[in-house]
Parts: sequence; C-alpha cells; structure tokens
Amino acid sequence: MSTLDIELQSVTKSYGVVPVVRNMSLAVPPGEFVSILGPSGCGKTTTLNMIAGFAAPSAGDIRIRGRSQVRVSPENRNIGLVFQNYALFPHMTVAENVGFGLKMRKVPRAEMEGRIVEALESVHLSGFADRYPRELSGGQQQRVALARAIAPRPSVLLLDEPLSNLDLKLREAMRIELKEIQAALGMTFIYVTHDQEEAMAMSDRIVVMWQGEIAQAGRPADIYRHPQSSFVANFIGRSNLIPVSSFRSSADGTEILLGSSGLRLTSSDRPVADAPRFLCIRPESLRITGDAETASAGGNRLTGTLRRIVNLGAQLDLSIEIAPELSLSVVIPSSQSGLLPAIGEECRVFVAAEDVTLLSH
Ligand SMILES: Nc1ncnc2c1ncn2[C@@H]1O[C@H](COP(=O)(O)OP(=O)(O)OP(=O)(O)O)[C@@H](O)[C@H]1O
Repeated sequence: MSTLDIELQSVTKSYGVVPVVRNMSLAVPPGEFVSILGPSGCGKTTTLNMIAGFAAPSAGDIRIRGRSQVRVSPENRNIGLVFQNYALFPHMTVAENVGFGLKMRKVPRAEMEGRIVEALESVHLSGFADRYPRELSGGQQQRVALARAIAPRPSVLLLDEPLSNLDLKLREAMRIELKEIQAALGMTFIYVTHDQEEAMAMSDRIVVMWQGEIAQAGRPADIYRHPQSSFVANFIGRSNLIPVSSFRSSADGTEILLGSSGLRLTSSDRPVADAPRFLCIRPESLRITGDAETASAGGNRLTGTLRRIVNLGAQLDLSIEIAPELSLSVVIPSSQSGLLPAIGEECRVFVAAEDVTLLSH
C-alpha cells in the first residue's frame, strides 16, 4: 500500500502538438491540502481533469493510493469533485442533493440517511436538510455542494475555483471554513485557484504553475519568503524586483551593484548555480528609520525621496525614489505615519540582508 494518496509521475498533456502540461511530478500524502496556483491558461484545470479521469495524460502516469489510474474510469476513482458552478439539482431538497452520489452508488437506505446527516454536520448545515437550493444563500449552496462531494467518503477531493462565484466577504469567510472542514475530515484536498491569497490562507503546500510547468512548490510561508524566480516573486504577493548589474560573493553573502545607479546592497543569499539577475525585496521588509536607528542598525541603509503615500487603512503604501528610475514600494503600518517626512523630502529606509533575495531568472 502506497503512503501517497495521489502521485503524478512526469505527466504531460498535449492537445495536438501543443503541450499544455509538461513533465509534471507531484506526490501528495493523505490529509494534505495542496493548492495548484497559477495564472489563467497555465494548465491547472487540465491537471485536475487528468487526476479526475476526464482527460488522459499524453505521457506519464497518475497513481491514486499506489494504483495506476490510466485505465480507471472517472466514476471508479473514488474522487470527489467540487467545481465553480456547483449546479445543485433545483428540484431536489438539500438532503436529496447530498444523497445523490450515494444513491448512484446504491448505498443502502439506512446507511445513506446516516451519511447525509454526517455530511451536513461537517459543513454546518444540519437543520437545512428539507430546504430547496433556492432557499439558500450562495455560501450555503456551495456548502451543500461540498457535502454532496464528501458524502461518498472519497479518498481525495478535487476543487476547481469553488469560491469564485461568491462575493469577497463570503469568499474570505469560506476560506477559513473550508480549511477547518478539511482538517476535521482529514481528507486530501487538491484545490485549483488563480487567487494567491486564497492559496496562502488555506494550503499546507502550494504548487505554483506557469506555462504548463511547476514553477515552485512548497509551504506558503517558504514560497513567500524565498521565491525562486521573478515570476513567483511577482505572482505571490508584491515585490520590488531590481535588475542586478554585478555582484561579489563572500562567506557572509553577496554584495550587489544595482543598475546604473551605483547603489550597493548586501544580501545574505549566495548564488548557488546561476548568476543573480534580479533581487527581490518585499515592500513590508523595508522600514522607515529615524537618524539614531539608522546609525546603529546593520544591513542596508538607503536614502531616497518620498514621492507618494497611499492610505490603505491599516497600512500605508509608499513610493520612495532612491535613484533616478529606481523607486521602491514600501508598506508600513499606518501607526508609523509619524516617522514619515513630507512628500518630496528625504526619507531613510532600512532592509536587513536576509530580506534581500537573489533570483537567477
Ligand atoms: N480540450 C482542449 N483542447 C485544446 N486546448 C485546450 C483544451 N483544454 C485546455 N486547452 C488549453 O490548455 C491550456 C491550459 O488550460 P487550463 O484550462 O488547464 O488552464 P487553467 O490554468 O485552468 O486556466 P483558467 O484559470 O483560465 O481556468 C490553455 O491554453 C487552454 O486553451
């Protein structure tokens, strides 16, 4: 028996001569919440469809609990599905909707009733069994769709942008709820989204896809703190990406010369294989400093001109020009507004060497 729920082994999918998923390998242990995240057209849904059995890989293998699925039809894969258009049957009650898959599987009546109660409890909809979909809110309907998918107790649930039809507030609430439901069930979830906040909030692991390939996979915090490419740095959160002109590595890190500005920065990273082409600094890693602090702090001190302040409520989004054609986005808590000079005045910023990430592509 495999210790993995899902395994993609060098999976490629081509339509005609065009590969839309290329050489993708992924191993998912039981109970993991994995998000496949990427921009429109990067191959997320195609990957999910291959796991579900709606599309066959052109090359490679897909295994569920150690068994190759290439010849297994979708209904025999023991997989649950929740899609964006959750399409509940309007003429059926909530209980009938949730029981639909069980009926298809010819689960005996008594057991079916127990499972419906259990599934509705898991999604916090006990007491809604006799309602019709039109009598439910969008979030409740989506939870019925979830209950319908989990009632047959699949080993894996595949979810394709299930929250994208909901408004922002509800989507944010459902993120937390979905994660809690998944953790309580201990079920493996593979969740497709193009929304990086959603993926960050819920996932044990994020697989970032780009142009049919895995750009980076890892825990949300690691991907955010250590993006390995300018694509990932831009796609996950916000970044200041600055071209590197030249660099010099030592035992402590790397000294970088930026563009034509003559500015130098120190990073605690050391280039591993390829030369760094960009450095990445997250806007919230930059701090506004006063004179005394600047004098005592190690790391990188820069002086620029405050050009713009955008008030985001809890935070201020600043633009600081540190050289001609080199501006940094800086995000600080609004409570620190007292540190700021007037627009057009000199502004000092600080960034620690470990918050300067080197990227080779
Ligand atoms: N049946 C098909 N025939 C031909 N090309 C297809 C087919 N299905 C998908 N594609 C192409 O494969 C690529 C990946 O599509 P896919 O739906 O997997 O992307 P996605 O990342 O899920 O995008 P989105 O977020 O927009 O849904 C796209 O360029 C798409 O046009």
